[in-house]
Formats: sequence, structure tokens, C-alpha cells
Amino acid sequence: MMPVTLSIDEVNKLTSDLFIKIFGNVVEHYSCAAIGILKCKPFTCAEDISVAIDHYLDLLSDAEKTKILQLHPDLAGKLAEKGELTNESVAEQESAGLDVITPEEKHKLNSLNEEYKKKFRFPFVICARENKIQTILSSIESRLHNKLHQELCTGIEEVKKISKLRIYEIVKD
Ligand SMILES: NC(=O)N[C@H]1NC(=O)NC1=O
Repeated sequence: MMPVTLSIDEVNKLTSDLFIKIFGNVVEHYSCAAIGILKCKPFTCAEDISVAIDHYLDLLSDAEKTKILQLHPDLAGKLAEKGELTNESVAEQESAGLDVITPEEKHKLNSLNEEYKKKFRFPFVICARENKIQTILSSIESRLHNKLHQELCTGIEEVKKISKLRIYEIVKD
């Protein structure tokens, strides 16, 4: 989907098909979330859409939350190398400076990502726009000590932050 910006009035007038096209990736590769919040229209503001997404995510089963985390690309991972990230993810990873990290930082991030996936069976997810390489590395190191359920919750809280910023890129009140 090409980047678009809309007022909240324009959002509320979208057909369901267009709403799903435009908001279908506010949760990465998971258009079910956009479909799930259609019933919450009309929205009063961007924050209102974000709250609807948060509520939608909170009501999902652990299996579904796990699936959502599994749909996220690794930070500075293979998809980034191959140029196969979504436009949103490219912008987020660049905002964290992950396109300009040193080979040593990249090696460290890649090996911590592998260790994390081996332990939890889903990738490490963090809101890249709120971080830089050093805070990302220290977060993985500390989150690696967490229990599975705690990490599932933390990962979904990060998905909410990512989603909120994606919504704010689309809706300009
Ligand atoms: N793995 C991971 O955190 N990926 C995500 N984070 C973010 O801000 N954008 C992403 O694609």
C-alpha cells in the first residue's frame, strides 16, 4: 500500500475494502486486526483507532498473539538484507539507524536474535522508532532472561507501540 494521509472524517467515510487496504499493515502482515476494528467506526481521532487495535490485540488467545509476533521480521535480519521488508518496517528500522550499524553490532544483533528465537520460538519484537542499536541490544539481552508468557506480553505491548505510530502516520487530525 502506498503511503496515504487522511483526516479522521475521511477515515470514517472509507469503504470497508479501502479501510482494510489502508490499515491492513498497522499490525505487521496481520490485516485481521484492521478487519476486527471495522465495527468500532466511527472513530473520533487517531488515538481512538489505536485504542481499538490495543483492545483487539488484548482479546486474542496466546496462540494468536504468538502468530502475530511470528509475522514480524527480524531487526537487521535476512529480509532487510534482501530488501524484502514492508515499507513501514524499512522506515522504522532506518529510524533506529539499523541500516548504518557496524559489522560488529550487526553480528551481535543477529546472534542475539537467533538465541531469542531458539528460546521463545518467535522473533524479538521492539518498537524500532523508539530505540537505537544500543537500547535494542540491551533490551534483547535483558528480555532473554524472561519467561515465555512474560515475553509474549512484552512483545505484544511493543506491537501496540508500532501500530500506534503507524496509525499516526496515516491519520493526521
Ligand atoms: N522484530 C521487530 O521488532 N520488528 C519490528 N519492529 C519495528 O519497529 N518494526 C518492525 O518490523
